[in-house]
Amino acid sequence: MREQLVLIGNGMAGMRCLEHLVKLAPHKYEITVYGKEPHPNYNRIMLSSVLAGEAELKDIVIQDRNWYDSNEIRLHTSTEVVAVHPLEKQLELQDGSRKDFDKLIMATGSDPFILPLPGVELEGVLTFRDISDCEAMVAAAKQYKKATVIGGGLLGLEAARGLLQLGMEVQVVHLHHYLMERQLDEPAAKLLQKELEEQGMDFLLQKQTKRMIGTDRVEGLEFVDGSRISTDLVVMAVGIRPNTGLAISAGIEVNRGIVVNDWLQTSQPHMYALGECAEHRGATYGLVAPLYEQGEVLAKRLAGVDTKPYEGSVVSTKLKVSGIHVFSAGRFADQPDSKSLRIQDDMAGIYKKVVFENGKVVGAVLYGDTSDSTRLFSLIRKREEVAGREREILFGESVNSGNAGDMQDQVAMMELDEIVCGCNGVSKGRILQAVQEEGCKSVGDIKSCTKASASCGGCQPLVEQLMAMALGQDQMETVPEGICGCTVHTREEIVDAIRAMELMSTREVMHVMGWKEPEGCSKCRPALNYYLGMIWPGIYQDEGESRFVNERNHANIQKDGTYSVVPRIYGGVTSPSELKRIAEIAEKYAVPMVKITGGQRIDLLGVQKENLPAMWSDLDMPSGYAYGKALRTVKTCVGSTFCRFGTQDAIQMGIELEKKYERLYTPAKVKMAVSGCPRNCAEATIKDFGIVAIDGGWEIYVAGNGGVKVRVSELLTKVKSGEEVMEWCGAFLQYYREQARYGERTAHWIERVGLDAIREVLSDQATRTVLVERIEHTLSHTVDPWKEMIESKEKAQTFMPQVHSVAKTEEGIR
Ligand SMILES: Cc1cc2nc3c(=O)[nH]c(=O)nc-3n(C[C@H](O)[C@H](O)[C@H](O)COP(=O)(O)OP(=O)(O)OC[C@H]3O[C@@H](n4cnc5c(N)ncnc54)[C@H](O)[C@@H]3O)c2cc1C
Ligand SMILES: NC(=O)c1ccc[n+]([C@@H]2O[C@H](COP(=O)([O-])OP(=O)(O)OC[C@H]3O[C@@H](n4cnc5c(N)ncnc54)[C@H](O)[C@@H]3O)[C@@H](O)[C@H]2O)c1
Ligand code: SF4
Ligand code: FES
Repeated sequence: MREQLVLIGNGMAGMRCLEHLVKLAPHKYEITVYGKEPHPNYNRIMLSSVLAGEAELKDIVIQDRNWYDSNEIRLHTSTEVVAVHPLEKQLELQDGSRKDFDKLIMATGSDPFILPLPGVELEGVLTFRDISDCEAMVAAAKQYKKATVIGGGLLGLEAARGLLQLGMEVQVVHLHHYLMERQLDEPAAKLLQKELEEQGMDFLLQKQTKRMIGTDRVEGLEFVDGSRISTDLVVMAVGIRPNTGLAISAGIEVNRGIVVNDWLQTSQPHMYALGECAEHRGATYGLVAPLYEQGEVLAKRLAGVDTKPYEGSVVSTKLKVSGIHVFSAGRFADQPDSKSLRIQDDMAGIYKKVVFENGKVVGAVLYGDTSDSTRLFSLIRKREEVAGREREILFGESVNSGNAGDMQDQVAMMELDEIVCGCNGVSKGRILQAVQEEGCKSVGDIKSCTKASASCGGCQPLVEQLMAMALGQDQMETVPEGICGCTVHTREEIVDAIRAMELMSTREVMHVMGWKEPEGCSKCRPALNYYLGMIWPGIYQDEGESRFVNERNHANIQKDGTYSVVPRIYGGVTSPSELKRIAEIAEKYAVPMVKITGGQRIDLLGVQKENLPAMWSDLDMPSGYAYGKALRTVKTCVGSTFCRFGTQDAIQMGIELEKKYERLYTPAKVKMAVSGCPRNCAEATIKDFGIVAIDGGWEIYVAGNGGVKVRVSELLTKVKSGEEVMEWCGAFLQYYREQARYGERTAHWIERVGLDAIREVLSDQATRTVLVERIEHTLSHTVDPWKEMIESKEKAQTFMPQVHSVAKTEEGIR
């Protein structure tokens, strides 16, 4: 007779353990599973995708009912275990019946914490933990408009993102003065908040809720400071509590969670606990990676296979919100014994912090660029000695080199049992096995075979590198991916369809091409708006609501909600009268800071939104587009006009370029510079388009940028005259506009397609001529946006505070 093994809790931790166990010892136990939910085990972390409309229950089921049957596991869904009797080795169900067991695993997970406030019982107050919560939110979004999420942690922000995608207006109420304080430090959290605001979320920070307002259904919230907001829906995401009720009533040792030893044994040796309900060496976890590790150890233990004990987990987190790259791991907060190194690039929205203690990396926070996350996480886990290499660790060996080679080294150095995909607990060894033994040749194959990269997608670059390592790059099948979760179509397919079918609006593209989300998202809508504008200059009606807030308001929003105003100063050359006017305007509007920018212009910082049109009118200068995916600055040195080394007139050339291409929208921002001799004082070789004067002509460099990953530009060609510079510049810019993906800087575009290919196209005179014709046509339809705003009363009105809520209901992207 086989031993009776019973699992309470049909969730991710318990089932991970059983999945291993039936492989290791297929017939050792007679296994029964009890689960309160009506479904077989599904991937709870994918609920965020279900809420966002990117997946359905069937897509996220991990083991379907056939799997249970074929492994001879009896599954009882919608069945709650209400008591456990350790001495009798029995458990009790709701109907009073009792079931025997020899060994018991408790994997009951957590319950969402519900703030004990008056009104929480009202209709419309929800949590976000299971499929039924998703269904309730989706149903509410069809009927109601305003949602409030209490809690600005991982769960709250993912819930807020999903609700936005469902078309609701979303406010996040957070207790702390910055978001995700359990995972991030303040600078990273502020960058995150800015990005989420651009996506359309509103935040109320340092707000403590006092009660829910409403009679039957929730209608609003009142805060401890006496203020109130109205709402139609409240989602509470203020943390979780391990589900320990059964264990407590069974007399098993419980602290915060059910106390277990290194073999996941409770104080009753024939009873085990794992997952969120368990407490090991004083720690409880709320992420899947630790419970996968626990599941593996317990499965081996139960199978009688030799195993290392479970000694605790170092955890890392990523937020699953499209367009946001944030990573946090280990002890990221500064401590008396720790030292940290940081880089912050507000322009690029990048922040990196690495914390060191006793010569080891103990924690990290990355925002904006998380390409170093695997390397840093591996250093934290391995507690490798890095003394003396701290700066190298922060900057990464990849600086200046593009990071493909660096990542190859990373994957080569990883241990076989190291986890590549945290969401699905897939190790390097498992992926290599899928490639070498199961014939996987594309990331799609790996997804269906192992589930790696099938959830948040954050591990996909690593998976690709592993495959390239195992197969060789040329053997890898690259299956193109859609531009965002709303569509399976690539940029190329979309651009071709717009041209072939003469599609004229974002909605038309989404409708004709079968978007999963009829409204699109903050990733695809600005991209479609750009492609349509690029293809149909002068015909396409630009959709302001598909632009990010900065481009809609033609000014950069700052962290305090004010804006910055940067007028065009061609080639960095101004005049006393212009300077006087700027100074007077700065005084008139009490501008708190006037700053000279790195791009040789003047930034008026701290301007109230309602003052923008009047200031633009008073300035009477064109917009400097400091906020847009467009030509920003053309930096110049003094050149031959004043400098004794100058061989050409750099100032004149810079002004000519800036006057020509101002107002040109491009896939990403474009910066230019002109230096009057090879001493290159204008730093032209770290610009998207840089020109350096040489004897008898100019060298044209492309695809450079500053920022965290500085990239030195590459020589495109040498020309003799200023006319040729203008021609090459027009042809290069137009080719970039037509070929690059939205959001792709010239540096990334060139790394993707190769400079030689671009040079080959542009070297053809006839091609250059038609590209220049097309850019001239586009330029003939551009207007100065500030002028446009001032001249239209209706547009100027949108800057006034009283119409703020109207602007929001346009469902624009902020
Ligand atoms: C929306 C969302 C997104 C998330 N995203 C991430 C992420 O990106 N990365 C990450 O690492 N983690 C994420 N998490 C956390 C992760 O899902 C959990 O850590 C994990 O699911 C915990 O697994 P578990 O098996 O311990 O608990 P659960 O998955 O909660 O399973 C416990 C099961 O036990 C059942 N149960 C409880 N009591 C009883 C009883 N008495 N009788 C019968 N059945 C019972 C419950 O109904 C439940 O089905 C996310 C969580 C949520 C809610
Ligand atoms: N991407 C991911 O890894 C992911 C996604 C979703 C959920 N999860 C996991 O699910 C679990 C639950 O997530 P969570 O975000 O609820 O937990 P959490 O504890 O990480 O965050 C809760 C947040 O709510 C805030 N808060 C607490 N009381 C509040 C109040 N009265 N008013 C306003 N804010 C208040 C806290 O300051 C905290 O930042 C966690 O274990 C989390 O790790 C992970
Ligand atoms: S780049 Fe040459 S010309 Fe320009 S300022 Fe420097 S030294 Fe003078
Ligand atoms: S880490 Fe999220 S899918 Fe792999």
